[in-house]
Amino acid sequence: MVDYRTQGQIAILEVNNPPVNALSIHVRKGLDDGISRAVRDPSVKAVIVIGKGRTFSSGADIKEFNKPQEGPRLTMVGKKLEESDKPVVAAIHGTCLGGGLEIALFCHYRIAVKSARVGFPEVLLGILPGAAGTQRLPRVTDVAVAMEMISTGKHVPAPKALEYGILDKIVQGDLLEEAVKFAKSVMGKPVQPCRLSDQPVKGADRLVQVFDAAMRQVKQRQRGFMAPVVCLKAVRSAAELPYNEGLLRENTLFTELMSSSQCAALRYAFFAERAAQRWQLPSGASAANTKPVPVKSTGVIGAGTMGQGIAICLLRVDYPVILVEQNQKLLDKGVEMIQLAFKDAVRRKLMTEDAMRHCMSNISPTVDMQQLANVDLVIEAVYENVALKQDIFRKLDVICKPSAVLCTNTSTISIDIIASATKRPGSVVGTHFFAPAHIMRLLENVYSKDTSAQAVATVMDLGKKIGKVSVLVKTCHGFVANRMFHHQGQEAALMLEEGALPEHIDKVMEDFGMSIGPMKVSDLSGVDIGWRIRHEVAKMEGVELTSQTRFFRGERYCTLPDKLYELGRLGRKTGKGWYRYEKPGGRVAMVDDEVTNLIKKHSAEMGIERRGISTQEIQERILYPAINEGFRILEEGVAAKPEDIDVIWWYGFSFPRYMGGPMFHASQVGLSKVYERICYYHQNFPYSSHWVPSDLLRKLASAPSPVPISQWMSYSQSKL
Ligand SMILES: CC/C=C/CC(=O)SCCNC(=O)CCNC(=O)[C@H](O)C(C)(C)COP(=O)(O)OP(=O)(O)OC[C@H]1O[C@@H](n2cnc3c(N)ncnc32)[C@H](O)[C@@H]1OP(=O)(O)O
Repeated sequence: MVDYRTQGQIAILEVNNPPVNALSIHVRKGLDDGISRAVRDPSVKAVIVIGKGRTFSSGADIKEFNKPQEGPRLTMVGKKLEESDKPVVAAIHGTCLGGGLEIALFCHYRIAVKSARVGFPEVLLGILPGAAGTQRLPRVTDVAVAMEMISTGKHVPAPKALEYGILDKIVQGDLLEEAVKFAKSVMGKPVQPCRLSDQPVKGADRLVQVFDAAMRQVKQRQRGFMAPVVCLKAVRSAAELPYNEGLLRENTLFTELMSSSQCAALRYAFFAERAAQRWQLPSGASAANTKPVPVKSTGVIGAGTMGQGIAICLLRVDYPVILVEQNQKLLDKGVEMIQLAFKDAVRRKLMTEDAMRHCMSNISPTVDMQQLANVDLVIEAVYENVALKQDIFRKLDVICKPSAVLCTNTSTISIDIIASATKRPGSVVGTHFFAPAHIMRLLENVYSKDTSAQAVATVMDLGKKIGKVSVLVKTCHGFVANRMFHHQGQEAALMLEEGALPEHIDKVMEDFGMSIGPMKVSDLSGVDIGWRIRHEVAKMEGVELTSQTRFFRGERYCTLPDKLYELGRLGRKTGKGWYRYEKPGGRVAMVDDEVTNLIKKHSAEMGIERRGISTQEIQERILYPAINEGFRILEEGVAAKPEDIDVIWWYGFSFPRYMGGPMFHASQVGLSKVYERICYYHQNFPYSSHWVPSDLLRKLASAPSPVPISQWMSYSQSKL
């Protein structure tokens, strides 16, 4: 775990714990033994700490977090490194994060290669750097920088870290050779001035202003997260208390955070996100045994809002894009909008003018689908209409080369239906982007009964390359995201006719932690989208939905969203939806009397006596149908594991990560309680099938003791 060797008068402690040199018990022990040995050995005059493999160290071993601490504590190991009279040099490459950076800060010197990054990402796990990081960073760099780094968790590139004073030198060439040279140059020099515990905090005279400004920023940007606030308090204590007292304060705050439910949720999120990348198909094909099709050229069909966003994603990472539209006017408009989005990125310093020009030079706009003959991958992004999509895929089948992967950006239509229009259903796969496609990180990749493993591997790989978080799901109507979200919309509309108003529902859900409530989400995505989907489904079933419709598919149906649509209130884009906005495309949602009156009139027409709806009821009626549907999705194997559902909710619907996602949240509330409430609503609302409790939920709720989330799937086939 830590290899000890000497090179002349230098002892080298090489951390060797693949893949990322986490500071597991054996590593801490190895470092502890190594530094003691080096100090004892009179022939050793300097020490180097270095990482083997791809990185210096990714920090403490997160898998050890919920186990009792064994072996030497990181702070004790660090103290030994600092107290050594022989200079200790940290030689950094890859990432030097969390406990890894704490170890480096205990060393007397830090050198790094230019590509290295340092940072304290603990805050993203709901904790703070608990091995003196909050006390030592503001002693090596300015307290404002320390507050920013520790409260955001951002990685800092080596050149910036040098500027901040965190690094002493950036080296070129072989890191170990350079570290040996550096160690020789400091051999024999007194280490006292390099012991950070003896240094004053930098910028302590500006502490109050810096702290207040940082706290304002944290409250604005990380609303609801506990850890950033506590991180700031810990750094503040570095400036207010002597070093050893500061350490005690840090420890108290660390213990508080470590035992919080937010920390448990964020730790779960860390592993869930990585687990989602390890996809597997029922056939056994998986990320580990399937190679993607090499993609060098791409096509996008549809230059509307979604097509534009998808094209931007591809262009940004250097894929040439053939952009196809049905007529020149729409095509020109689409290209113009893409250019505008890039210009905006340049204005916001997210890209250079040169990069923008390069991206734009990679688009080939055309109204001729034949141009797609040689692309490796094509993404269809036209509006949600089965016949239209099938027609496009029929054409693609004829035009595209046999190896091409044919993707559809449908948000609801089963991939089986779209693929059936082709003679190569194995090449057809869903790539469900979320609007705005160039901003939202989620990519819900969808396989059909015929999709080949290679097509799946290709879109999962594409997702990674364009910077998305990809989750693989099996096809069904609405997939995971919209299938779960759909019930929220239904239930919200029903609560509106029973007595709630859009602003009440949104406030309750925003107070719960959602970044925006469901009514604002509807305005953002477009009231017409839901309308189109509902009416398309009805049409497929030979039903016409009208203002008189009370039941559809045997379910209670609320016509309020349809009435809103008929008034042309399509959401933000028209400046009016469930709210009024300052202008079409505006962002400031204002309560609109026209909507209030529409809702009240609707209730009266329905003969419903409006009533006050409690916060608890709103929260449960928004969340629990989605959770119930989540369990059905697991039962049916549409999602392979609960973690995948939660990942979809963080990135697709901004579900607060510190609550872990709807499935994790359900596990925290207690499945028996969730089940009981769903049964209660089922009794009260028998005409809404989303309240029929899922069988898997019933089985888990009746288990003699709470079943850990990692074992839920083992109940899906059980006969209990
Ligand atoms: C006193 C206690 C103090 C604690 C302070 C801390 O140090 S807390 C930990 C702080 N560190 C982090 O939060 C870093 C987390 N890791 C990362 O950000 C990234 O993994 C990385 C280091 C930037 C590398 O990213 P990359 O994309 O290259 O790889 P993966 O993320 O896929 O990781 C590879 C596998 O390694 C596992 N892993 C990563 N970090 C840790 C860790 N600190 N502890 C345990 N395991 C870790 C990760 O789960 C991957 O494993 P899989 O089995 O493949 O999922």
